[in-house]
Amino acid sequence: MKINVMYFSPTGTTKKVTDSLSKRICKKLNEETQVKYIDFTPPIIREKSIAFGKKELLIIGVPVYAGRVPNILLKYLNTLTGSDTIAIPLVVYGNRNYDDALLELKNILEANGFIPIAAAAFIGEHSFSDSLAKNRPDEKDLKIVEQFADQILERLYNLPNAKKISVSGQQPLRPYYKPTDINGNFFDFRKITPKTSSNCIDCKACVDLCPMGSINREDVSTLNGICIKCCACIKSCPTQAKYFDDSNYIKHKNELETNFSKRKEPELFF
Ligand SMILES: Cc1cc2nc3c(=O)[nH]c(=O)nc-3n(C[C@H](O)[C@H](O)[C@H](O)COP(=O)(O)O)c2cc1C
Repeated sequence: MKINVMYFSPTGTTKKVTDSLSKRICKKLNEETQVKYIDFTPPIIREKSIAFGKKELLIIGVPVYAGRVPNILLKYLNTLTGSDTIAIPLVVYGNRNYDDALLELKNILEANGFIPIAAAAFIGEHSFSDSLAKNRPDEKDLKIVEQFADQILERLYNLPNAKKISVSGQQPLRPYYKPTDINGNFFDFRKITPKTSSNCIDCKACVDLCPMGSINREDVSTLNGICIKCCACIKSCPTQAKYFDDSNYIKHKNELETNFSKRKEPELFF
Protein backbone atom coordinates (compact mmCIF):
# COMPACT_ATOMS: atom_id res chain seq x y z
CA MET A 1 0.00 0.00 0.00
CA LYS A 2 1.16 3.49 -0.81
CA ILE A 3 0.50 6.08 1.89
CA ASN A 4 -0.16 9.72 1.00
CA VAL A 5 -0.01 12.27 3.78
CA MET A 6 -1.51 15.64 2.90
CA TYR A 7 -1.90 18.74 5.04
CA PHE A 8 -2.61 22.45 4.95
CA SER A 9 -0.93 23.96 7.99
CA PRO A 10 -0.05 27.67 8.09
CA THR A 11 1.03 27.60 11.76
CA GLY A 12 2.24 23.99 11.89
CA THR A 13 -0.18 22.29 14.30
CA THR A 14 -2.03 20.26 11.65
CA LYS A 15 1.32 19.15 10.24
CA LYS A 16 2.35 17.95 13.72
CA VAL A 17 -0.72 15.70 13.92
CA THR A 18 -0.50 14.27 10.38
CA ASP A 19 3.28 13.74 10.72
CA SER A 20 2.99 11.89 13.96
CA LEU A 21 0.08 9.76 12.70
CA SER A 22 1.88 8.75 9.52
CA LYS A 23 5.15 8.08 11.35
CA ARG A 24 3.44 5.63 13.69
CA ILE A 25 1.54 3.90 10.87
CA CYS A 26 4.73 3.52 8.81
CA LYS A 27 6.72 2.24 11.78
CA LYS A 28 4.22 -0.57 12.20
CA LEU A 29 3.97 -1.43 8.51
CA ASN A 30 6.81 -3.05 6.59
CA GLU A 31 9.74 -1.03 5.32
CA GLU A 32 8.62 -1.28 1.72
CA THR A 33 5.63 0.94 2.36
CA GLN A 34 5.94 4.02 0.18
CA VAL A 35 5.05 7.32 1.81
CA LYS A 36 4.46 10.58 -0.01
CA TYR A 37 4.08 13.86 1.87
CA ILE A 38 2.13 16.63 0.16
CA ASP A 39 2.15 19.95 1.99
CA PHE A 40 -0.54 21.95 0.19
CA THR A 41 0.00 25.08 2.30
CA PRO A 42 1.97 26.84 -0.49
CA PRO A 43 -0.42 28.17 -3.15
CA ILE A 44 1.54 26.66 -6.05
CA ILE A 45 0.92 23.12 -4.77
CA ARG A 46 -2.85 23.72 -4.93
CA GLU A 47 -2.67 24.35 -8.67
CA LYS A 48 -2.33 20.64 -9.51
CA SER A 49 -5.04 18.06 -9.06
CA ILE A 50 -4.17 14.55 -7.88
CA ALA A 51 -5.79 11.22 -8.66
CA PHE A 52 -5.30 8.43 -6.13
CA GLY A 53 -5.53 4.72 -6.85
CA LYS A 54 -7.34 1.85 -5.18
CA LYS A 55 -4.30 0.51 -3.34
CA GLU A 56 -3.46 3.82 -1.72
CA LEU A 57 -4.24 5.36 1.64
CA LEU A 58 -4.84 9.09 1.99
CA ILE A 59 -4.31 10.79 5.35
CA ILE A 60 -5.49 14.38 5.01
CA GLY A 61 -5.51 17.14 7.63
CA VAL A 62 -6.83 20.69 7.60
CA PRO A 63 -7.30 23.30 10.34
CA VAL A 64 -10.81 24.41 11.30
CA TYR A 65 -11.68 27.94 10.20
CA ALA A 66 -15.00 29.39 11.43
CA GLY A 67 -16.26 25.91 12.30
CA ARG A 68 -15.72 24.62 8.77
CA VAL A 69 -13.07 23.51 6.29
CA PRO A 70 -11.19 26.71 5.27
CA ASN A 71 -13.25 27.92 2.30
CA ILE A 72 -10.19 28.84 0.24
CA LEU A 73 -9.38 25.10 0.12
CA LEU A 74 -12.73 23.89 -1.20
CA LYS A 75 -11.92 24.22 -4.88
CA TYR A 76 -8.61 22.38 -4.48
CA LEU A 77 -9.99 19.63 -2.24
CA ASN A 78 -12.61 18.89 -4.88
CA THR A 79 -9.87 18.28 -7.46
CA LEU A 80 -8.51 15.36 -5.42
CA THR A 81 -10.05 12.19 -6.76
CA GLY A 82 -10.01 8.68 -5.40
CA SER A 83 -10.83 5.34 -6.87
CA ASP A 84 -12.42 3.73 -3.81
CA THR A 85 -9.29 5.00 -2.06
CA ILE A 86 -9.20 4.54 1.72
CA ALA A 87 -8.98 7.91 3.50
CA ILE A 88 -8.49 9.28 7.00
CA PRO A 89 -9.85 12.84 7.32
CA LEU A 90 -8.47 14.91 10.21
CA VAL A 91 -9.26 18.38 11.47
CA VAL A 92 -7.30 20.43 14.00
CA TYR A 93 -9.05 23.22 15.90
CA GLY A 94 -8.10 25.86 18.43
CA ASN A 95 -10.11 24.61 21.45
CA ARG A 96 -13.32 26.52 20.61
CA ASN A 97 -15.15 23.93 18.47
CA TYR A 98 -14.77 22.11 15.17
CA ASP A 99 -18.52 22.37 14.52
CA ASP A 100 -19.13 20.87 11.04
CA ALA A 101 -15.56 20.89 9.71
CA LEU A 102 -14.89 17.16 10.04
CA LEU A 103 -18.24 16.26 8.52
CA GLU A 104 -17.58 18.67 5.65
CA LEU A 105 -14.14 17.17 4.96
CA LYS A 106 -15.57 13.64 5.10
CA ASN A 107 -18.41 14.65 2.73
CA ILE A 108 -15.92 16.12 0.22
CA LEU A 109 -13.83 12.95 0.26
CA GLU A 110 -16.85 10.67 -0.14
CA ALA A 111 -18.16 12.76 -3.03
CA ASN A 112 -14.83 12.38 -4.83
CA GLY A 113 -14.26 8.64 -4.70
CA PHE A 114 -12.70 8.12 -1.26
CA ILE A 115 -13.81 5.76 1.51
CA PRO A 116 -13.15 7.25 4.96
CA ILE A 117 -12.59 4.40 7.45
CA ALA A 118 -11.64 6.58 10.43
CA ALA A 119 -11.62 10.29 11.22
CA ALA A 120 -10.55 12.54 14.05
CA ALA A 121 -10.60 16.06 15.48
CA PHE A 122 -7.48 17.16 17.35
CA ILE A 123 -6.64 20.39 19.13
CA GLY A 124 -3.86 22.79 18.14
CA GLU A 125 -2.66 26.09 19.58
CA HIS A 126 -5.10 28.71 18.32
CA SER A 127 -3.76 30.64 15.34
CA PHE A 128 -4.92 33.95 16.87
CA SER A 129 -3.38 33.36 20.29
CA ASP A 130 -0.23 32.25 22.05
CA SER A 131 -2.12 31.18 25.17
CA LEU A 132 -5.25 29.37 23.91
CA ALA A 133 -4.46 25.63 23.59
CA LYS A 134 -0.83 26.70 24.05
CA ASN A 135 1.72 24.26 22.59
CA ARG A 136 -0.95 21.78 21.52
CA PRO A 137 -0.87 19.16 20.18
CA ASP A 138 1.15 18.24 23.27
CA GLU A 139 2.52 14.93 24.54
CA LYS A 140 -0.88 13.78 25.76
CA ASP A 141 -2.44 14.55 22.35
CA LEU A 142 0.36 12.79 20.49
CA LYS A 143 -0.17 9.66 22.60
CA ILE A 144 -3.79 9.68 21.39
CA VAL A 145 -2.54 10.16 17.82
CA GLU A 146 -0.49 6.97 18.30
CA GLN A 147 -3.48 5.04 19.65
CA PHE A 148 -5.49 6.33 16.70
CA ALA A 149 -2.78 5.06 14.33
CA ASP A 150 -2.91 1.60 15.91
CA GLN A 151 -6.70 1.51 15.59
CA ILE A 152 -6.43 2.55 11.93
CA LEU A 153 -3.98 -0.29 11.30
CA GLU A 154 -6.42 -2.78 12.82
CA ARG A 155 -9.08 -1.53 10.44
CA LEU A 156 -6.71 -1.70 7.48
CA TYR A 157 -6.06 -5.37 8.22
CA ASN A 158 -9.82 -5.91 8.40
CA LEU A 159 -10.82 -3.87 5.36
CA PRO A 160 -13.51 -6.18 3.96
CA ASN A 161 -15.43 -5.61 7.20
CA ALA A 162 -15.00 -1.81 7.16
CA LYS A 163 -18.29 -0.01 7.66
CA LYS A 164 -19.34 3.53 6.80
CA ILE A 165 -18.25 5.89 9.55
CA SER A 166 -20.22 8.76 10.98
CA VAL A 167 -18.65 11.83 12.57
CA SER A 168 -19.86 14.70 14.70
CA GLY A 169 -21.52 17.60 12.86
CA GLN A 170 -24.86 18.70 11.44
CA GLN A 171 -26.31 18.04 8.03
CA PRO A 172 -27.09 20.41 6.29
CA LEU A 173 -23.83 22.03 7.34
CA ARG A 174 -24.26 25.12 9.51
CA PRO A 175 -23.09 28.55 8.25
CA TYR A 176 -19.55 29.74 9.02
CA TYR A 177 -19.13 30.75 12.68
CA LYS A 178 -19.26 34.54 13.00
CA PRO A 179 -17.74 36.55 15.86
CA THR A 180 -19.42 39.70 17.14
CA ASP A 181 -18.02 43.23 17.14
CA ILE A 182 -17.71 45.62 20.08
CA ASN A 183 -21.43 46.47 19.71
CA GLY A 184 -22.48 42.83 19.76
CA ASN A 185 -23.24 42.69 16.00
CA PHE A 186 -21.88 39.93 13.78
CA PHE A 187 -18.84 41.14 11.94
CA ASP A 188 -17.02 39.98 8.90
CA PHE A 189 -13.30 40.19 9.41
CA ARG A 190 -12.27 39.32 5.89
CA LYS A 191 -11.04 42.88 5.29
CA ILE A 192 -8.68 42.99 8.29
CA THR A 193 -5.00 42.83 7.31
CA PRO A 194 -1.81 42.46 9.38
CA LYS A 195 0.37 45.45 10.21
CA THR A 196 4.17 45.47 10.12
CA SER A 197 6.17 47.22 12.84
CA SER A 198 9.63 48.79 12.65
CA ASN A 199 11.00 45.51 14.12
CA CYS A 200 10.85 44.07 10.60
CA ILE A 201 14.30 43.01 9.32
CA ASP A 202 12.98 42.26 5.82
CA CYS A 203 14.00 38.59 6.03
CA LYS A 204 11.05 37.63 3.74
CA ALA A 205 10.04 34.67 5.93
CA CYS A 206 6.43 35.94 5.83
CA VAL A 207 6.52 36.21 2.04
CA ASP A 208 7.63 32.60 1.71
CA LEU A 209 5.13 31.28 4.26
CA CYS A 210 1.94 33.14 3.31
CA PRO A 211 -0.39 30.36 2.03
CA MET A 212 -2.10 32.85 -0.27
CA GLY A 213 1.16 34.24 -1.71
CA SER A 214 -0.26 37.63 -0.77
CA ILE A 215 2.73 39.46 0.82
CA ASN A 216 4.74 41.65 -1.54
CA ARG A 217 8.40 40.61 -1.72
CA GLU A 218 9.53 44.17 -2.53
CA ASP A 219 7.61 45.72 0.36
CA VAL A 220 6.58 43.12 2.95
CA SER A 221 4.30 45.61 4.70
CA THR A 222 1.91 45.54 1.71
CA LEU A 223 -0.36 42.86 0.26
CA ASN A 224 -1.09 41.89 -3.32
CA GLY A 225 -3.89 39.45 -2.52
CA ILE A 226 -6.27 38.33 0.19
CA CYS A 227 -5.40 37.69 3.82
CA ILE A 228 -7.15 34.66 5.37
CA LYS A 229 -5.99 35.59 8.93
CA CYS A 230 -4.12 32.25 9.19
CA CYS A 231 -1.42 34.02 11.25
CA ALA A 232 1.48 32.22 9.56
CA CYS A 233 3.23 35.59 9.10
CA ILE A 234 2.61 36.57 12.73
CA LYS A 235 3.71 33.30 14.34
CA SER A 236 6.72 32.77 12.08
CA CYS A 237 8.16 36.29 12.26
CA PRO A 238 11.58 36.11 13.96
CA THR A 239 11.24 39.67 15.26
CA GLN A 240 7.49 39.69 16.08
CA ALA A 241 7.00 42.49 13.56
CA LYS A 242 3.62 41.32 12.21
CA TYR A 243 0.45 41.95 14.20
CA PHE A 244 -3.27 42.70 13.97
CA ASP A 245 -4.48 45.85 15.71
CA ASP A 246 -8.13 45.83 14.62
CA SER A 247 -10.27 46.36 17.73
CA ASN A 248 -12.88 43.77 16.70
CA TYR A 249 -10.18 41.20 16.03
CA ILE A 250 -8.62 41.87 19.45
CA LYS A 251 -12.03 41.63 21.13
CA HIS A 252 -12.66 38.28 19.43
CA LYS A 253 -9.21 36.97 20.39
CA ASN A 254 -9.73 38.02 24.05
CA GLU A 255 -13.17 36.39 24.09
CA LEU A 256 -11.78 33.14 22.72
CA GLU A 257 -9.02 33.14 25.33
CA THR A 258 -11.53 33.79 28.14
CA ASN A 259 -14.46 31.62 27.06
CA PHE A 260 -12.66 28.57 25.70
CA SER A 261 -9.80 28.09 28.13
CA LYS A 262 -11.15 24.74 29.39
CA ARG A 263 -9.10 21.98 27.78
CA LYS A 264 -10.90 19.98 25.08
CA GLU A 265 -9.77 16.48 24.17
CA PRO A 266 -9.31 14.79 20.78
CA GLU A 267 -12.27 12.87 19.36
CA LEU A 268 -11.84 9.75 17.24
CA PHE A 269 -14.46 8.25 14.92
CA PHE A 270 -14.59 4.75 13.41
C1 LIG B 1 -9.45 32.24 10.25
C2 LIG B 1 -9.40 31.24 11.37
C3 LIG B 1 -10.58 30.73 11.89
C4 LIG B 1 -10.54 29.80 12.95
N1 LIG B 1 -11.70 29.26 13.41
C5 LIG B 1 -11.68 28.36 14.41
C6 LIG B 1 -12.88 27.78 14.91
O1 LIG B 1 -13.98 27.99 14.39
N2 LIG B 1 -12.80 26.95 15.99
C7 LIG B 1 -11.60 26.67 16.61
O2 LIG B 1 -11.62 26.00 17.63
N3 LIG B 1 -10.43 27.15 16.11
C8 LIG B 1 -10.44 27.97 15.03
N4 LIG B 1 -9.26 28.46 14.53
C9 LIG B 1 -7.98 27.98 15.09
C10 LIG B 1 -7.33 26.90 14.24
O3 LIG B 1 -8.27 25.94 13.82
C11 LIG B 1 -6.23 26.17 15.04
O4 LIG B 1 -5.40 27.08 15.68
C12 LIG B 1 -5.40 25.22 14.21
O5 LIG B 1 -4.62 24.47 15.14
C13 LIG B 1 -4.48 25.93 13.23
O6 LIG B 1 -3.88 24.99 12.39
P1 LIG B 1 -2.42 25.20 11.75
O7 LIG B 1 -1.43 25.33 12.89
O8 LIG B 1 -2.19 23.93 11.00
O9 LIG B 1 -2.46 26.42 10.90
C14 LIG B 1 -9.28 29.38 13.48
C15 LIG B 1 -8.10 29.91 12.94
C16 LIG B 1 -8.15 30.81 11.91
C17 LIG B 1 -6.87 31.33 11.32
